[in-house]
Amino acid sequence: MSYAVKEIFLTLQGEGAHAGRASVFCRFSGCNLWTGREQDRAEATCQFCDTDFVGMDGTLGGRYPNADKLADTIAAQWVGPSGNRYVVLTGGEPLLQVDAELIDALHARGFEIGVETNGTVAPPEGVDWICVSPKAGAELVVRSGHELKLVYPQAQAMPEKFEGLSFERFSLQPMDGPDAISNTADAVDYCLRHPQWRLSVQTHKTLGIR
Ligand SMILES: C[S@@+](CC[C@H](N)C(=O)[O-])C[C@H]1O[C@@H](n2cnc3c(N)ncnc32)[C@H](O)[C@@H]1O
Ligand SMILES: Nc1nc2[nH]cc(C(=O)O)c2c(=O)[nH]1
Ligand code: SF4
Ligand SMILES: [Mg+2]
Repeated sequence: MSYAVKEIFLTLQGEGAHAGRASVFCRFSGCNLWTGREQDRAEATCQFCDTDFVGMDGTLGGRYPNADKLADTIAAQWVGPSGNRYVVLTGGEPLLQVDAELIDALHARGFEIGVETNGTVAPPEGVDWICVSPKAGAELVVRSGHELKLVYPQAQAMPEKFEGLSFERFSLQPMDGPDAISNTADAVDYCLRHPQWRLSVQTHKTLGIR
């Protein structure tokens, strides 16, 4: 199958349990919870998205005809020694496109694979770190995994709803936007009172990296 990719770049994972880790990001085009067009945001299931995932016009964006071509381009971004290679598949919603062929092609090139997903689509087998970020108003299909990273606050998706699910790590990420400062203070307070949850700061935004 072919893959519609918005952009591919090397950076540090900014968020969640792997924050600080050198990672190749592959951002897939398109999402099932928002068109990505500003005029549709108010009507979308997911209204707070901070990402441009429309089209294929970013760095190394384009339509990749098969898994080997995409995995070769991802591997070519890695600049360190060949150990500890890590790729983050994100979007948009990556699980609309990620399949077993791509997982195998990335593993064959020595990558550990992380996925950032809204949890509405079942992942293929073999993903090494599944980070599920539930969205209020969207059915949560992926109810177990490695990390549950909840954007906070969401009126119909508060942490209590997810604390019993089977994840190794529970991360609470303040919602960026006009209320980012108060959302951060509220998330800190929540983590102090509910130590199952760890604060996830979007470090790449303060560092000024991608
Ligand atoms: C852009 S999404 C792409 C992956 C997938 N569609 C998802 O929602 O998990 C990557 C991460 O950014 C988070 N995110 C998006 N908008 C955000 C915002 N305004 N503030 C904080 N986190 C945000 C998402 O919840 C998700 O964890
Ligand atoms: N540095 C960096 N870390 C990230 N972690 C998750 C991201 C995403 O947009 O999925 C992201 C991103 O866009 N940049
Ligand atoms: S589900 Fe993820 S990519 Fe889609 S609109 Fe929401 S945050 Fe953005
Ligand atoms: Mg991002």
